[in-house]
Amino acid sequence: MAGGDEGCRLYLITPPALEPRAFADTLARALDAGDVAALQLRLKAVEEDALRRAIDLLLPVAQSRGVAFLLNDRADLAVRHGCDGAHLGQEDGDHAAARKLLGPDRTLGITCHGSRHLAMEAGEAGADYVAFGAFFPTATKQAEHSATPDVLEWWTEMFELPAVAIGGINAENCAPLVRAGADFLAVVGAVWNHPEGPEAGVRAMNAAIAAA
Ligand SMILES: Cc1ncc(COP(=O)(O)OP(=O)(O)O)c(N)n1
Ligand SMILES: Cc1ncsc1CCOP(=O)(O)O
Ligand SMILES: [Mg+2]
Repeated sequence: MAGGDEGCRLYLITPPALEPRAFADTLARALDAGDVAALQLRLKAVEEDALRRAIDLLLPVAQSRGVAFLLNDRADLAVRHGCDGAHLGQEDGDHAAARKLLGPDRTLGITCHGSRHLAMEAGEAGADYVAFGAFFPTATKQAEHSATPDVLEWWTEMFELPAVAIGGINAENCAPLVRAGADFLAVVGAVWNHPEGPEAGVRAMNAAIAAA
């Protein structure tokens, strides 16, 4: 997941609940609708067996399309199942240990809320990107932390490491985040809950990023 020169790109996160076999087709159509840099599998409410089944069914859908497949919360399973990386929050274990486990070729993303300090720590722990948010109210997660575009401006002026923006982002509100330097916009609802369907959601996000 290189950032910077390529301009801002879409980072799609799965819906919070899904039936993997049925969802595989929906996902394929969404990924075929436009430019998606990465997909994060984020299933917080399933047992490990179900999570592993979901990885095995959905990873090929993303990887066969050149979309990086990242796993939320679990660097260990990311390695075991051949994912392209893992996204870890501040409560998801030791980031430096996860870096070691993932090795040099897999992506490690770390949640930094709105904090410059956490972002610098994430960089020191070996993150490949830092994620700031929530920028807007979100129905997907009880977000206890928020961020404002100035942290993106500051980060991208100071550091090369890509910055992800997350939280309530949609085609109507994303322009200030793109202009502030976000390398990726991570979204759930803007795509999966788009009134005209996920494909329209991907197209709307792509168009809004290009127009920002
Ligand atoms: C790209 C991206 N950014 C932030 C998060 C949030 O991670 P975390 O704080 O660990 O919260 P959960 O997603 O685990 O509920 C994310 N998943 N992805
Ligand atoms: C996982 C996560 N972390 C901070 S906000 C959020 C939810 C993002 O979902 P949406 O794009 O629907 O607001
Ligand atoms: Mg987490």
